Amino acid sequence: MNKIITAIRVKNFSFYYDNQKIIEDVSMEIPQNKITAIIGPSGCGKSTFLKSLNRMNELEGEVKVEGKVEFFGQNIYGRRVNLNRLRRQISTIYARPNLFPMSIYDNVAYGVKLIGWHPKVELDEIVELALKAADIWEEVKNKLYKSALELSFGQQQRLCIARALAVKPQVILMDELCVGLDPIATMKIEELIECLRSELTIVFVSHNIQQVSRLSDFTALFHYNENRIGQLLEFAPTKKLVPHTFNSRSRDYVSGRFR
Ligand SMILES: Nc1ncnc2c1ncn2[C@@H]1O[C@H](COP(=O)(O)OP(=O)(O)OP(=O)(O)O)[C@@H](O)[C@H]1O
Repeated sequence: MNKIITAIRVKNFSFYYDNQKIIEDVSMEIPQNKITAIIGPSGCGKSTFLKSLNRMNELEGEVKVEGKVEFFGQNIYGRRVNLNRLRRQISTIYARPNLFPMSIYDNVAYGVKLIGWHPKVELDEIVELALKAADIWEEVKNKLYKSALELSFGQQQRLCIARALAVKPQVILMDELCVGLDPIATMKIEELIECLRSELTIVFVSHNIQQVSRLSDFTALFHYNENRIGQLLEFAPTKKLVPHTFNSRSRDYVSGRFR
């Protein structure tokens, strides 16, 4: 069996928005090149936790943290951290596609151009490889210079994945990826995640326990306490995510919500 390497180590991590504690004392080790799901009831801090893994929530207001989040040993909340670099290494894909109002090609090339200049032929190759990796090349190869906003919702979501892949992240964070997608578009995204699993560390938030069972290797179950502060209840291999292996609070959540 391959040795499991920790990509992100979270140690006694608490998170505050405007001095209000949202998440308390979370510790977990997110394994490299595995898929980790984050589940839990609405409002328990899943999205906040996900965003704190690449400091995206600092774009949303005054934040404070306690404890540590280490990415391959480096504290991402350290003073010297280059945020642009961090967010390239740990990239976010949101529930709703957030493409730029520009062509399909330019959307994928955008982040690559920010890193540095590439000859056109090299850029073309990077864009093509990213679109192929995101399994959307065949659908868009003849309209690369058309607006990305003309694509279907599911195609836009795969284009967002291509845009993220183009800058070669090590980790992809996904927040409720398949919300609003029909079953076929959902299946395509899930197949895509399956294909990416050997090369990338993926962390995703989901309310869909079947999807979590199908896709993830590990599951982090959050809940909120009586003060409505989010806490980690369990972190376990997903195959243990059946009601009888959870403690009673997890069991209530899993069976009550999803049966
Ligand atoms: N930018 C923000 N500023 C202040 N409070 C916020 C902000 N974003 C989220 N919160 C609060 O943090 C708490 C957790 O929200 P979060 O969105 O992380 O929960 P969640 O578990 O992802 O919920 P859901 O499953 O409904 O998406 C909520 O009480 C929410 O109001």
